[in-house]
Amino acid sequence: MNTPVIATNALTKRYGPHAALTDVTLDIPAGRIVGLVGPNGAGKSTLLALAAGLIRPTAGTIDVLGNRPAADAAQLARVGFVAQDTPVYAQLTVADHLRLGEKLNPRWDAKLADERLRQTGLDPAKKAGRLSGGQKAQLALTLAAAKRPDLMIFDEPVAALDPLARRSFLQSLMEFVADMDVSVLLSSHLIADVERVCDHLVILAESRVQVAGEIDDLTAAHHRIVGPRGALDQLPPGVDVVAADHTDRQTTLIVHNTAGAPLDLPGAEPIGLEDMVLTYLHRAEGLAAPILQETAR
Ligand SMILES: Nc1ncnc2c1ncn2[C@@H]1O[C@H](COP(=O)(O)OP(=O)(O)OP(=O)(O)O)[C@@H](O)[C@H]1O
Repeated sequence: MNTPVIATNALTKRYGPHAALTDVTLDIPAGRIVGLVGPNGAGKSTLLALAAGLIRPTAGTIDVLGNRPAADAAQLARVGFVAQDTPVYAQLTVADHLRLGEKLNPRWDAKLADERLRQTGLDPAKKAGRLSGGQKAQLALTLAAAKRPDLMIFDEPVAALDPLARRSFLQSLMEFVADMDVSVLLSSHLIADVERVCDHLVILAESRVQVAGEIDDLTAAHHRIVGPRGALDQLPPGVDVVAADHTDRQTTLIVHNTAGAPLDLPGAEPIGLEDMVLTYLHRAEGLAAPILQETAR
C-alpha cells in the first residue's frame, strides 16, 4: 500500500487575517515516525489539528490515510491524537481512563493497555490529576496506542518532561512502532529527540514548509561549502543555495543537493541535522545561520 499517511495540497489555514498555515503541499509516506519541527507559532499545532479533523482548512485539502480527516467513525478510529499537555481527566483514575477508552473505541486492545500499565508501573487506582507529567504522558500514550490506530499524532509529547521521563516516553513510542503497524506524526522543539526517534522530517517556519523528506536523505543532501569569493557563483544544476555568507575574500554556502548524484565540489562538507534545521529556521526569519560564520571570518 502506497497511500501516503498524510497528503496535503495547497493547504492553508487562516485565523481572520492571520495565516497559521500557508500553501502547504506535502506527501508523508506511511510506516514512518515523522518529526514536525519549527519555532513557536510556526503552524505545527495547526497542521496536527487539521490532520486530526479538529479544525477545517480555509483553502486547499488534506487527506489522512486516504480520507478526509474525521470523515466518519471508522476514520476517527484509525487516528489517535494526543494534544499538547497530554490532557487527561483529573478526577478519573487510570483504570477509569482505560474503561472509557474501551467503551469509546471499537478497536480497543485491552491486553495491550493492561500490559502497558504493568510496564510503566502506573497505579490503576490513582486519579489522573495526581500523576506526574511523565506519568500523564505515559497514560496518554497507552490510551492512544490501545485504540490500535493506523496513525498516532502527538503535539509536543515530551515538552514538559524531564530528560529521564522523555527518554522513557520516546523509548516506549519506538517499541510501539516496532510492534504495531502504525505511523506516527509528532511535533517537537528538541532536534536531538527527533534525530533519535524519527525517520522523516518536516521543517515548518513562518506558516510554510521549508523542507521535508527522509532524515537520512536530507542530511546526505545538505552541505556546507567554503571557497574563494566568486568561485561558487556557478553551481551544478539541482544544487540549491539555502543560505550564503560573503566576505571580501571568501564565500560560505549551505546547499541542498537535489540532483540525486553525489555532490562533487571541493570544500563541500556534510552538515548535521541540527545545523540543517537551524539554517532553514534562520532563513525563514531572514537571518544568517551561525554555521555560515564558523570559519568564514
Ligand atoms: N484559535 C486561534 N485563533 C487565532 N490565532 C491562532 C489560533 N490558533 C493558532 N493561532 C495562531 O496561528 C499561528 C500558528 O499557531 P500554532 O499553534 O499552529 O503554532 P505552533 O507551531 O504549534 O507553535 P508552538 O510551538 O508555540 O506550539 C500562531 O501565530 C498562533 O498565534
